[in-house]
Amino acid sequence: MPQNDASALRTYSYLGPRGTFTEAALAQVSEAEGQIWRSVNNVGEAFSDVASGVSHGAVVALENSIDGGVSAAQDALATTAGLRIVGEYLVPVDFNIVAQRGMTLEQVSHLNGHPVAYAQCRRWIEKHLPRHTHIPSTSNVAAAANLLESDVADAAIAPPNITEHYDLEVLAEHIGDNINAVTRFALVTTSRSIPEPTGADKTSFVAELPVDQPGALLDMLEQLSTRGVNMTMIQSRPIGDELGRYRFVIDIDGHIRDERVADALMGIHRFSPRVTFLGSYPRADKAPVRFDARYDDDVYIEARDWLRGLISGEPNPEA
Ligand SMILES: O=C(O)C(=O)Cc1ccccc1
Repeated sequence: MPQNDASALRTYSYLGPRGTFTEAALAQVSEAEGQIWRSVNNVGEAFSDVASGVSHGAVVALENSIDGGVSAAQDALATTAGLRIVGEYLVPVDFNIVAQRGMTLEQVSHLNGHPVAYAQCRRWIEKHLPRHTHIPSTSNVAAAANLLESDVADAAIAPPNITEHYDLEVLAEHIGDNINAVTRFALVTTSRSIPEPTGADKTSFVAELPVDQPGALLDMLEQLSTRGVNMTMIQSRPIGDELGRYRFVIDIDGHIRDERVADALMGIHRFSPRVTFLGSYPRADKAPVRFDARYDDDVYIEARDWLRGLISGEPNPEA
């Protein structure tokens, strides 16, 4: 089919409009190159595009190095059936304060900003705009674009390149709490085919505890530690049915096809009343997963053969 036939193209949803960090993450998705990029207003819209088949995939921010998990995305992942993470991408983030020409910092009382950006610039904002009112916006670019369309806010938190696309002035630069801040994005699809193991993979899942009693979370995490599986993120999110009930969004090093990871997931499944597998996918930083040799695939396979031998009546080789 010809390249310009839109029906032959795949659609990828991302938090827009053009110029967001999410778009920069989508630009790293090799299979999305030359395909249709659909700008949406929130994570719910992105996931419903994927769940309904409007889009083949969606790119969403999952975690940032200052404020931790992006709760809206993690809640939606935990509660929207059939979603799988198939890729991870990192984008360095840097924020400026921008305003219409002529505005000064002293005149700013209402500040537009995406809640996740706002949370990452808290120190600067508390120091320089102590009496501001925060007006939440749907994205970092929408925060700036809205300044030209309405007078609800006087200034916005925006990505540095915003002035290349909008006629706005920079009032302050590099206002993030950490100059090395990075946001982690995920490519989410409904595909059941799990990316091949690379040796530098992550696995994500959501699990609930069976009982509310001392040590219940510890018991669950022991399923990982006894298999030498390293956890890279854990986020507790309210289940929402009653006060005090939480689910845990967990990322671990390794791939579901690694024996130690598979065994740990089975342990969690035996323990938890509800486990949602969110996917195994290559790490964005391509850093090979390191683990103790005791948890190597070969050691598990050898142990299984040993057990099978004993059950089928073979002599104990170690006797
Ligand atoms: O993608 C964007 O630009 C967003 O508005 C979401 C966001 C907010 C803060 C850090 C990274 C992504």
